[in-house]
Amino acid sequence: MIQIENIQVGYGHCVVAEFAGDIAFAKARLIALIGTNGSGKSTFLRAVASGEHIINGKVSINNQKWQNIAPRDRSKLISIVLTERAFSQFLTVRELLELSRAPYTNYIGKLAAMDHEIIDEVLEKFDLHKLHDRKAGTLSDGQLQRVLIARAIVQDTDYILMDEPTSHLDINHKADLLLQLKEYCHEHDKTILFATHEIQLALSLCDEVVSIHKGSIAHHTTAKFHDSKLLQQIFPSKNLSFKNGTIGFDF
Ligand SMILES: Nc1ncnc2c1ncn2[C@@H]1O[C@H](COP(=O)(O)OP(=O)(O)OP(=O)(O)O)[C@@H](O)[C@H]1O
Repeated sequence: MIQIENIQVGYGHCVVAEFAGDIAFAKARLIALIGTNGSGKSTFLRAVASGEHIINGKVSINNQKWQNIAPRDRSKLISIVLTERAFSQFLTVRELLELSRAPYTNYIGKLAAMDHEIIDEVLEKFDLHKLHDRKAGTLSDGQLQRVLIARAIVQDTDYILMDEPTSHLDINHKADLLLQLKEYCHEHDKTILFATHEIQLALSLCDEVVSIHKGSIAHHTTAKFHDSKLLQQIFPSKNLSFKNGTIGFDF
């Protein structure tokens, strides 16, 4: 379980988002993180994943305070998928996935047969096997996004945080991927918290929702969004209409 207590996240002394009280993310949940541009979703994800940008408060993972977990153990517990291309563009897709097995390799970093099996299985599952020997720098944004998600799955952490994992995907891949992630969470007892602007898809698929609105972080059941007022509050616009958790364009 991830437990967050009285958290304030932000930059310097400037608080971007906060929650007074406890938030707990249990195992086997797909959780959407929603909010308008600049509301603090990426800041919150980084705070939970790496302790960056925490001004006040405490994050614990499986009952251990984040700071007390050794880096190697932490990399078996929690991972984050960001949008930036912060790795060598000359690495192949397979090499990128191999690197994410590092927490499980021996002192010379040699992969075991099981590591290769896991990589092959994930390449197949995420329909990436045809791209396995392509250099990262030659991939389209959407292909790379799917590779980075596959990389986090290969790392096999209890918790995965993702910053807009479907932003570059076409509508088929968006729906397929989110459904795959939900199945992955439920079948393997993992929890994924992901920031998204795909509100409709998120509300159709996710088990829970975290919202950030006017600096306040809130944790909801998905069912709570059948009350249209909540969506209207978070995304106020005269051009949108909300009904039973669905969003229409009212031009
Ligand atoms: N390095 C930084 N230093 C100071 N302020 C920052 C920094 N990075 C982000 N911010 C500010 O923090 C606030 C929250 O930004 P954040 O990127 O977390 O929002 P977001 O909800 O992820 O936005 P989006 O949906 O547009 O991706 C914004 O006002 C942003 O300008």
